[in-house]
Amino acid sequence: MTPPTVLTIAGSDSGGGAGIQADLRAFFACGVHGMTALTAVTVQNTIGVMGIHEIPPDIVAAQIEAVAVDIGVQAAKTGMLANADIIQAIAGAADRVGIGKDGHIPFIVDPVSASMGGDQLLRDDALEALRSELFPRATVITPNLDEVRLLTGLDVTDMATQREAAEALYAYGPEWVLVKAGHMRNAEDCVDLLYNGTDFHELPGPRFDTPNTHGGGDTLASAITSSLARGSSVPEAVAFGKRFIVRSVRDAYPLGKGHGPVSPFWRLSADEV
Ligand SMILES: Nc1ncnc2c1ncn2[C@@H]1O[C@H](COP(=O)(O)OP(=O)(O)O)[C@@H](O)[C@H]1O
Ligand SMILES: Cc1ncc(COP(=O)(O)OP(=O)(O)O)c(N)n1
Repeated sequence: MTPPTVLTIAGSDSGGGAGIQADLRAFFACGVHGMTALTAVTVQNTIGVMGIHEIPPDIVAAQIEAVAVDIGVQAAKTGMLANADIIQAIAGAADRVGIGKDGHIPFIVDPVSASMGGDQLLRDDALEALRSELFPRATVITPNLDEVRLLTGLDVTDMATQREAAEALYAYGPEWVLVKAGHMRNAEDCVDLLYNGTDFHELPGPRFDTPNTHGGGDTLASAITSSLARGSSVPEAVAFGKRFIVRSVRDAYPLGKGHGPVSPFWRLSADEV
């Protein structure tokens, strides 16, 4: 039987830990068929990002439309988007094929801005394009705390400021906001926060003491996307994504001389997908 079909619009990580490589790995582990619209090729390993080649915006849009018209997309996500022109092209293509909260296809926007080592993956002028072009189209946005600071100027240090950040980001128009807590390094646990303008859902999880969390945000967003493609509600899909990432961080492995990747290769039982 044909599995659900999902699309990632993201960059390539030559080290295989994050980006499109992490997305495809998570999609496979979640039992869905993964498709890709490549936005950038990064020269990257576990230590850092040494170069970026940005894909022409019309080619990014054409990849999205090519798979949508032939194969069909049941949910889509974004990762590294590189620049404002690419974001503009994605917004246009999304509208043409029905991706986004006003179309029929769930759309997860992960506002990736930098690698773990702090290398920039999004040009400064693209932040405004993210806020104005993609957030209003998003079913869920999934910022980490550095991205929250860049997008809102807010410093999240506890649950009260995490709630404040969720409210500030909700004002940009997504249906749901998931504020991830991985970067709250002094906190004992990793409690992510989901918000839809009325209800706050706390998603508690353990904090593992490991440097190997490369690709964690990509893997979480991909698991959420996979679950939405199966028809789950957003709270159900995010709860699934949280269970998925906890086990993937638990099983993360060392690689190279820097940060190793999270590993989604533990076995899902049939009632977990
Ligand atoms: N050390 C850790 N132990 C357990 N879960 C973690 C850890 N670090 C991050 N996570 C979880 O991984 C997901 C990605 O988190 P985060 O690091 O905040 O985002 P990003 O990978 O985009 O920088 C979140 O669900 C977060 O709670
Ligand atoms: C090409 C590319 N895309 C995304 C990232 C960052 O991914 P993320 O999952 O947010 O991972 P970490 O911040 O945990 O590395 C990347 N490095 N490269």
